[in-house]
Amino acid sequence: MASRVGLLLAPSSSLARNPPRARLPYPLPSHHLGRPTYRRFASSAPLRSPLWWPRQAPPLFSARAMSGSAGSPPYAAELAAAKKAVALAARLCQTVQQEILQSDIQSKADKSPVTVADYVHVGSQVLVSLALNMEVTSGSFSMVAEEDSEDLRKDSAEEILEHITDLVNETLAEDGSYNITLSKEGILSAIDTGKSEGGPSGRHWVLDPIDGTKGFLRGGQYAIALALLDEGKVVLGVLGCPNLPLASISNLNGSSCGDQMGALFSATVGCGAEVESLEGSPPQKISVCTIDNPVNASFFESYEGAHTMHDLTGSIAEKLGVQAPPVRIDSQAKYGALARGDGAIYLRFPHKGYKEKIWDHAAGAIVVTEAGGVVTDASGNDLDFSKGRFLDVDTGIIATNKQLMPSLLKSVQEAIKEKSQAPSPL
Ligand SMILES: Nc1ncnc2c1ncn2[C@@H]1O[C@H](COP(=O)(O)O)[C@@H](O)[C@H]1OP(=O)(O)O
Ligand SMILES: [Mg+2]
Repeated sequence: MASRVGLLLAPSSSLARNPPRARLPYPLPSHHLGRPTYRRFASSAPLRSPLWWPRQAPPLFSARAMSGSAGSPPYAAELAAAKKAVALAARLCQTVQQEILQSDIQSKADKSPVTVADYVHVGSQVLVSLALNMEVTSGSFSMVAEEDSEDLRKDSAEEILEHITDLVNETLAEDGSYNITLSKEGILSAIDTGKSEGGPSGRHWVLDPIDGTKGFLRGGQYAIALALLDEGKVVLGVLGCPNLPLASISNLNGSSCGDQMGALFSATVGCGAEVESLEGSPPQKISVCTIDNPVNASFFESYEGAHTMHDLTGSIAEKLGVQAPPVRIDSQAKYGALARGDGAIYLRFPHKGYKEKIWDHAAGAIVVTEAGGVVTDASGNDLDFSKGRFLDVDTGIIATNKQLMPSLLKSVQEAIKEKSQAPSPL
């Protein structure tokens, strides 16, 4: 967050220039001194560190299941909670993206759309944290997430914090699942539930509140990516992709034969992967494609050349014999699309010095592996999510089906070697 918040606080913020939203009719809580910060209309919620969360049955997108109850699959309650949380956050993201696209933010001389992205990052993280705490009521709560509240706590951020608070409360009111209004202090506390460092023991939620910020601002693909780590292993993942068609991307250039927009991918370890609509249509099992000849394969990669080395991925594809041009889309939506067989390969090779974060791959990786695919680094090692907030990967990340992986790895090694031996430009 720190890197973006300087811009967030810039007076040139387009949203800051807009008149503030009308306040919600809810009574906001009086100031709480380090104590519960959520106002609830129902009663008798227990104190749950570090926040006080009301409990009540949510009416939308929630198939509550008790974790570990007889006959229910593992992590059923957590999966239901994660879907609910991601769908709620997606609602907020969609609202803000529409506002961005309808405004002239992108054409402003100061080019400050990043400012707007902060509203949505924070809002999304708050809603996920809130929903998880509402739905999963057992055990302690730990979350590894991108945002923290440090800059929002500054006096100069007062107006922005107010806007985020309104945005979150409006989303909660529209969704109707929880009779709750968050105060500004509640927003700040909820953001800071994402400060965990993760690691090899215990359970930790792993969240990217908006993955693919550039795509989000462009009106392209983005994802709300949420996973659960248990003793260092990813045991479930949910990817909300509001701009990805629910049906397969048929012609591999981003358009689809179906017309329903929005896909929610999910997977639990040992139980396979599924896709459904963001509103909660019946889940459909998905699997990676069965292509075994690279000539028939296509590959996904980042839209942004700053996020992956397009020259290297082009060379890998050529060595492998892939004929189709790259399919460039933003965010972990690539993992979702790969998992349901829209394409055969995903290549990600960030430029030198970039350190991958666990929230950028945890949910996507389990969706692909549970759909029958393989996700490794450039040397064929499994991704290790147990080492804290960062992934320790060799050179890049690749994903495909089991049939193509051996030849893909060979091409990757050859292309990397060739690139390292090439004379560097003067
Ligand atoms: N210089 C960079 N190299 C590689 N990835 C980056 C870089 N800067 C940001 N990212 C991250 O890449 C991811 C998006 O990848 P893609 O372009 O494939 O969609 C996002 O998680 C984004 O971070 P963030 O989530 O903070 O925007
Ligand atoms: Mg990200």
